[in-house]
Amino acid sequence: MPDARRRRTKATVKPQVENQQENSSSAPPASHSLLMRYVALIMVSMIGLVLWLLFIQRSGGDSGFGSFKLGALRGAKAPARDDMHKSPFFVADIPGKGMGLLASRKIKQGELLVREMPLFVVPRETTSSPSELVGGLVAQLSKKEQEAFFNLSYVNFPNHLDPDRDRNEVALAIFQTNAVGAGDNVGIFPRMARLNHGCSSAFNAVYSWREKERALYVYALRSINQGEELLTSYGNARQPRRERRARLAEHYGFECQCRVCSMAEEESQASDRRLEAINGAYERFASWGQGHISGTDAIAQVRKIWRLEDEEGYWSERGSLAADATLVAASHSDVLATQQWAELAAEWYAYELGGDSEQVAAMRAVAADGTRHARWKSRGGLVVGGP
Ligand SMILES: C[S@@+](CC[C@H](N)C(=O)[O-])C[C@H]1O[C@@H](n2cnc3c(N)ncnc32)[C@H](O)[C@@H]1O
Repeated sequence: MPDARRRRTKATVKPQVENQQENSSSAPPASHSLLMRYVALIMVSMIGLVLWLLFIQRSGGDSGFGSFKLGALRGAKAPARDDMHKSPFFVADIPGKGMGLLASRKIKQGELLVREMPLFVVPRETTSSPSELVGGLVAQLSKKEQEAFFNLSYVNFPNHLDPDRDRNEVALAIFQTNAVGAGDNVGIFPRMARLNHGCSSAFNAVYSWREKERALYVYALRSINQGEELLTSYGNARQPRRERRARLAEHYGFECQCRVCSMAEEESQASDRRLEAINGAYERFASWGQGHISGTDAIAQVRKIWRLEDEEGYWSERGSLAADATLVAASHSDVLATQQWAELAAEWYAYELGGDSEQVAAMRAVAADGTRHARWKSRGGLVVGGP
């Protein structure tokens, strides 16, 4: 069986500290001249400084280790100092989850975390044998790419098969555990595939596919502290606890213990009630499309969703929610509301999809001139109200 969850070497600073003590104890004898003592003192200070810099480098630039979660650091390879400026995260062994990504420094809300091309993509629906299809595509990859692919974790491998012999089945299991949507296809992105899952308010990173670039982007949905794990959502993050846990266990083979799933019963029930109320408000909002509710009621639903999400700490999909409110306001030719909702949509799209995304550009154009919305005046005039 291949080592799907390759362990990293342990990062330890102990030998550095011991060396430092050894060196600092080699003081010059008292009989030396003042000049010799002075020179020796400078040398000892320099050695101490070099050792201290090495210590800082090993500890990921944080001389105190204070802001790293020690549990998460166990077995993790902290990044070299220069990497801190390049990558906002590093791969680490996360107890109970296999590998995962930890923030190597403070990350700002809306910061780009990953831009990645797929190793390969597969159509969402296919008539050929899935294992042969995936196995065939993997066989076309370079050696290095195959190594990256077979290094990914997998679950739900059929017991009666032998992973050393049934390589196509291993490839399929890896694919099913790690693939994400890429437009009309589903693709493998080995870097983002290390993102573990968090529910509702627990996830802090979102991914999106840009068809024109054929690339996947991952952005920080909220600010993330150094040492915190980067988490994304696998599927519908607004399901109540019991349902989402059952889905995650079945498809991804783990019992979710994220911050939201680990809440005490009472707190968890309050979260479930909020999530159900959010889903209910979304449903009612959508019924505006069939003319079942008025524009003002539709906007009231958006405000309700926003407030409940604030209470829940759930911030995802706010760009598209505000964009939908923009559409309602524009349809009823409420120009002020159209522009205000469009501004809000641009702000939240920028966090989730990037400031240079098509969605942000479209919303900025509407924020500048509400009458440019494609649905302008498509329904009766009405003051629906802004955010
Ligand atoms: C896409 S992979 C994520 C990276 C994976 N941890 C690794 O080692 O490469 C999905 C798998 O990660 C693990 N995983 C993801 N989120 C988890 C969580 N919240 N708790 C426990 N395991 C989790 C599960 O084994 C799941 O099948």
